[in-house]
Amino acid sequence: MADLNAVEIRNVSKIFGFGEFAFAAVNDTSVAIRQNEFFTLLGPSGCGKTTLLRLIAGFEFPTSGEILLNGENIAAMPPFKRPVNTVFQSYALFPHMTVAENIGFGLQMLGRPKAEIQARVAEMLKLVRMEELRGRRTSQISGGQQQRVALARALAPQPKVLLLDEPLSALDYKLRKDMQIELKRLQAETGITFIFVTHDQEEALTMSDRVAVMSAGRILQVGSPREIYDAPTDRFVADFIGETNFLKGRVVSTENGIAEVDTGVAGHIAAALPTGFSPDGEVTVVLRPEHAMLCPPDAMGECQMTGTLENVVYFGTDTHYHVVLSDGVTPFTLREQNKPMQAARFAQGDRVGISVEANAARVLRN
Ligand SMILES: Nc1ncnc2c1ncn2[C@@H]1O[C@H](COP(=O)(O)OP(=O)(O)OP(=O)(O)O)[C@@H](O)[C@H]1O
Repeated sequence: MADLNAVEIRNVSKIFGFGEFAFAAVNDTSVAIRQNEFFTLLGPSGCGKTTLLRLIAGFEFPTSGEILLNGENIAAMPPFKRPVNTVFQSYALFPHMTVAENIGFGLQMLGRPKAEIQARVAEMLKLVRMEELRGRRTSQISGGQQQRVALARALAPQPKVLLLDEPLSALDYKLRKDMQIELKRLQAETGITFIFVTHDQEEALTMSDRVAVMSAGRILQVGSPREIYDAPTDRFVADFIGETNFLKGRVVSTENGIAEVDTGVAGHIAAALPTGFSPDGEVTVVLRPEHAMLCPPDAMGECQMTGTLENVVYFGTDTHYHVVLSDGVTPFTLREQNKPMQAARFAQGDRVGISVEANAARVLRN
């Protein structure tokens, strides 16, 4: 059993509407989510994240394709029979019930013995650190506390998979950061597979074991946060996550998965190719702003590219330099970490040279 994926989505589509109004909210998507994984579906509003979650939960049925849970096809299994539970954005708690009653509600519906419910509720109260508020009505606790109760209620029946649909979006920034750590802890302590939906890239990168980036009903890339950030394969993924520079160019040669790309204005750049991709014409190269540096003024001749500094933005931890390269049109952004009491080295209007870290540039598939 241990080797089976927790959830397997096989060529699943979900079409809403008919005829000319037919719309694929999920479009021929496949992905395997491992046991005990913190897996995140990340994408902009309307890309199909919630629909995919609802398909796993059984609130929607796929138009085509299969969904397997622990290797078992669950097409015919109604939502309440699936070993899956959902935490909604709205929490959906019962305001007239106490914290403890809310947590025990699911177990009661399943007809579990009273002693078992009591023991389990006590365990859950401890897990989410809400023991002191067990007798309070949920209408009389804070947003963050309600979030904890919603989590405890969903975890109480010991689901194999917990689905979380933007569960932190109603919380303010500080509480959200605290709950992110709390969720990671809960996942590690329970060993339950978490499938977490968010449109917040920072949240996805900091919390997940793996992230699936979705756009227009499709999963474009699945990987660890580092893979998704450092090695995006698609323009959408590169653009959606973090800041990126795009440079158009032509492949001159390819060797061992590295292409030499002539970008014209930024010279020849060695850029890694996505696995199994060997282009020979026009390509786009991506380079993260923190993987480029401003050259010392006396070393300008040795730089990868040159340009004019258009704008300098101080962010406290780092400074962003917005440059227009020497063709007068191509924008390029660099980010440098600030040092204590460092004086500004460059000013708007300066001619600057830019060097690039080795192994940082990548060719995109599209
Ligand atoms: N029941 C439905 N009938 C028709 N269209 C739907 C239905 N449910 C969702 N859609 C459409 O499917 C697309 C995907 O919706 P979904 O809620 O899955 O997106 P999402 O990525 O979760 O977005 P958000 O972050 O805004 O919740 C949207 O264009 C939405 O309007």
